Amino acid sequence: MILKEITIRHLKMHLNSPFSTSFGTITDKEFLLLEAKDELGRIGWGESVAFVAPWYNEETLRTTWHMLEDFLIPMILNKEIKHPDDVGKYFAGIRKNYMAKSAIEGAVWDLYAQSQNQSLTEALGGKKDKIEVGISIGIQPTIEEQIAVVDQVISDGYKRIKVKIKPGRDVKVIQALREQFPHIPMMADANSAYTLDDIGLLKQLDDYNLMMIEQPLAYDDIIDHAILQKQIKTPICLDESIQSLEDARKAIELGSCKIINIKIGRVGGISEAKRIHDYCEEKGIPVWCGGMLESGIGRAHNIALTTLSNFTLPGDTAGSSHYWEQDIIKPEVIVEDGYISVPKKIGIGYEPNIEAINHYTVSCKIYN
Ligand SMILES: O=C(O)CCC(=O)c1ccccc1C(=O)O
Ligand SMILES: [Mg+2]
Repeated sequence: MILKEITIRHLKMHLNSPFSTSFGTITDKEFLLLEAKDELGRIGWGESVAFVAPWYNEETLRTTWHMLEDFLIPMILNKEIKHPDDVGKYFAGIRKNYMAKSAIEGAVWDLYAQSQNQSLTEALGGKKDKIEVGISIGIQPTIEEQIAVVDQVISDGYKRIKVKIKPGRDVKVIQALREQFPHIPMMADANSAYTLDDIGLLKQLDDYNLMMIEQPLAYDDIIDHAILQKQIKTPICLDESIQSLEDARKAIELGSCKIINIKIGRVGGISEAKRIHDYCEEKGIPVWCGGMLESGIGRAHNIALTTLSNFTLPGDTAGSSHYWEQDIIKPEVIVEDGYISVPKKIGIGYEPNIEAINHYTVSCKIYN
């Protein structure tokens, strides 16, 4: 396969409800959508999960556009790609910038699946017909509102609830939710809001039967997490700290976590995500697929990845209608009774809704 043309679109989609974490609130999701055309005129789709500001990691919408335009696209156009794993080899001279790299690699995986007459799930070797998903709930203004939102998503069928926590909105919130919902599988995500000085507080969370606590300490740490894991019973799951297979290996060897959240964009693409998955499977570390408030395109990639065998814990891939009034794929992603039926159509499994894509497009540039 040879990429002949890449189109970058900047989309802006309004979220149904604002999403608040320990690092701030998002009301509109702005991101880059990539369309890659091969020598046969086939189109593959990729999504960059970088946000407008660098609070989750160091990348932003504008840095990813810069990396794509000035480095990555010129390195990949008109090159022979036998397998999506080749994309990483072409990009090997560029340090990090994983979300930018991943946007192209995702489109190449879509094209590769199409060229094999397979769904992305089949191309990846995934075996599941349906995947179990959970939902990530942002910090609400009051505990009463937090309870009301959890109540709503449970009635929508979600069976695993993740709540964001931050200093001042942690033990009390978790305690209140546990009292209201004694049996719901529940976890907390701190997005790096704590330090080892908070060990006393983090130990208190052991009383609430959480499935795990996600990324309690610094976004680039694996040392302090290993110290923390020895002192708390709740399993630690790493998100921000794991950007590569090497990071995963080191974190597992140190005992920094018992679970890993895999996000395709954070680790530079589906190929690296799969390598981390395979390694974790070998080491007995369960994984689940994280979310970055993706549009339908990125969501479709996440669904395909989740069909791999070691994705044994429900991910954050909620249904389209939880996020958007209208998603950019047809059909939209539907969650029924906590499950998504894995699509069987070739490529990413869903049809891009060009009308909706155009509606949300703020700007657009073609590279060939
Ligand atoms: O619904 C989703 O896509 C997951 C939302 C989520 O938790 C999240 C959203 C944006 C940035 C970071 C995270 C996270 O998992 O830490
Ligand atoms: Mg997280």
